[in-house]
Amino acid sequence: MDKANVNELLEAQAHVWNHIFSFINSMSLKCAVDLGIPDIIHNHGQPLTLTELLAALPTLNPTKARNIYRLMRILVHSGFFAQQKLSHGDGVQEDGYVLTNASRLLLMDNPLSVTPFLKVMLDPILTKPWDFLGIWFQNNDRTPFGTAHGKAFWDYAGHNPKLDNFFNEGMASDARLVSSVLIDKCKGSFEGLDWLVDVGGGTGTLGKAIADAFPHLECTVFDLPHVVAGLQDNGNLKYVGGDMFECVPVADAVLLKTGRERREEEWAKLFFAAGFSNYKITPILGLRSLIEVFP
Ligand SMILES: C[S@@+](CC[C@H](N)C(=O)[O-])C[C@H]1O[C@@H](n2cnc3c(N)ncnc32)[C@H](O)[C@@H]1O
Repeated sequence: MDKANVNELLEAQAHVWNHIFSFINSMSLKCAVDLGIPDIIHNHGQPLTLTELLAALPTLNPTKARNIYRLMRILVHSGFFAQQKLSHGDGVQEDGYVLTNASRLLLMDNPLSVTPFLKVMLDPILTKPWDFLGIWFQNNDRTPFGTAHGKAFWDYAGHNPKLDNFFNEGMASDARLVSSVLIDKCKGSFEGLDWLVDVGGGTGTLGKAIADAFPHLECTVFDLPHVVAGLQDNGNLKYVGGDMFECVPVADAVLLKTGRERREEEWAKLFFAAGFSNYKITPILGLRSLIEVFP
């Protein structure tokens, strides 16, 4: 084999290996969150050396201590931590870990923390279906989740209050971050509307933020009955329970946060069933859409 071919072969092998082991990135991140490392670095207030980090992990088995260095090396490489030189009085310099913008989003007391979202998305209940993807492509199940767990996710969550709360809190943490940007950057999209329904709006984090920011707007949060059970209407914010595949409440516009993965024909069917004959989809902020519906 000539030199060029050898290089190509090794590059191809490295590419395959990067993909085989890419789960290490997400699992290392989950591990750092489980061990509370972002908060430990934050609370230290200055670059934290490896020795200080080990001392701040009281439940760490001492025989595993040197693996913390390896964990941190992965997370520095993937941009969750950085290293800064720390000068001691005697002129000796040492490396210390500091947070990056990404790991600041994982802090417990950050109001925009994405940690609840990370924890639910990387929970084995939600990662197991990926193991079944190949089987799912060959069977009649609607989702890989159904193949892995024997029932649809919403059914599973509806019978498992712990998972339900865990999931709703994960989505709410994402909604807190999104609403902080949405209200500011997409004001124009809500002007001229009198009635908005957030379909699959969860426990109403985004709906409440919109209702507060636009007091003239009637905002309905529509979700499965067990999700909205016990949530109190307040002023221009109202909760309605139901199945969106049967009917959605009438409004001027439908907000879909995290709903654009559904095919447009499916939404059309849904809206026609609810009595609307036309609609216009406006993508807002990445995955999110505002759908104006017309009678
Ligand atoms: C991915 S979560 C999105 C939650 C929220 N919109 C957000 O993005 O933060 C999907 C939501 O749809 C709701 N949902 C699922 N099936 C539904 C159905 N048939 N009718 C109404 N809501 C449903 C779930 O309970 C869940 O709250």
